[in-house]
Amino acid sequence: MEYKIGYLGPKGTFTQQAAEQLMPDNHQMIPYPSIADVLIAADEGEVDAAVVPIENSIEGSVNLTVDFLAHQVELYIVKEVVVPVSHSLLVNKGVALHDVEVVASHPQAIAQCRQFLREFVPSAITETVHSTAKAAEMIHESKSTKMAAIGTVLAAEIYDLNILAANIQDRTNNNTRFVLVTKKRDELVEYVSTPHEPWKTSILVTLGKDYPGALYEVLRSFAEEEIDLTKIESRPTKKQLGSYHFFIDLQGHIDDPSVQRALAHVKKTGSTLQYLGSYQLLTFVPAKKSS
Ligand SMILES: O=C(O)C(=O)C[C@]1(C(=O)O)C=C[C@@H](O)C=C1
Repeated sequence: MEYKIGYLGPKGTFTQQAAEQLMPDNHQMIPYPSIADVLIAADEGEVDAAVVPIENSIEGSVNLTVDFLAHQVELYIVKEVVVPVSHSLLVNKGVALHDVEVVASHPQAIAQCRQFLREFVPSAITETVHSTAKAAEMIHESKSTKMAAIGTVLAAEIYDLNILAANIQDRTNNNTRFVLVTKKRDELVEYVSTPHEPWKTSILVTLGKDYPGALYEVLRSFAEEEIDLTKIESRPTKKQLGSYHFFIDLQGHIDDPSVQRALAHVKKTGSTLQYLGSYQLLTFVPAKKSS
């Protein structure tokens, strides 16, 4: 089967690397200019599935992705991969560090390199664009001698840029989680899942009404079934100030009896549930260095 897979492009993003590992066979890989565009394309059936970043170890959730999954689209996570993210400072040939007046990149990438920027290009201003590779492409096309991009080594090759500094993120151990999301949940889960890997489930819980211990009651539902939560995060419902939903990742599959019992208990507390998918983690294999 050949699927159409959308990803946050252009060519040379970390998302492209994630997409190639999540869907390794000969699928049609289609770059989209922004996270919103690729998620809408998957929601409207223009592509079979989309690959987007969802969480970073330095900067936390990619809010745009999380909020889109909650409010804007009806898509399910069917697989995840954690990609080690190493950023480089990219410039056109002949440009030196002291020439750099503007540093462009994805906001998450800029945020992951704050210390480097403060130390080495303190007077440069930052410009945010939709992806790291977009910044690289922009610098290449403008032939700018004053701009640098934060991006991948792959983008340096694609857009013919020099690497002024490598590994510039604030922590060496920098990882981003990417997810494969689709409307064709059952078909794609079957396509990407493997027999013995453990499952995770993502849900969105909205408390029925606010009372002392409301969240505690929800959490107790999982504790009593001995279900391990791997993430819990609150995001505004966007309806009014002080109103939140909780994004919960838990270990187990939605069909596991203990998960079913816990979710039934959550509903009894008056909370509403939105199912975001049960999926497995794909182990990322770093690319071999080309000689
Ligand atoms: O711009 C890219 O290369 C992306 O894939 C996006 C993205 C992100 O949104 O987090 C991915 C990994 C890094 O954390 C920085 C940027």
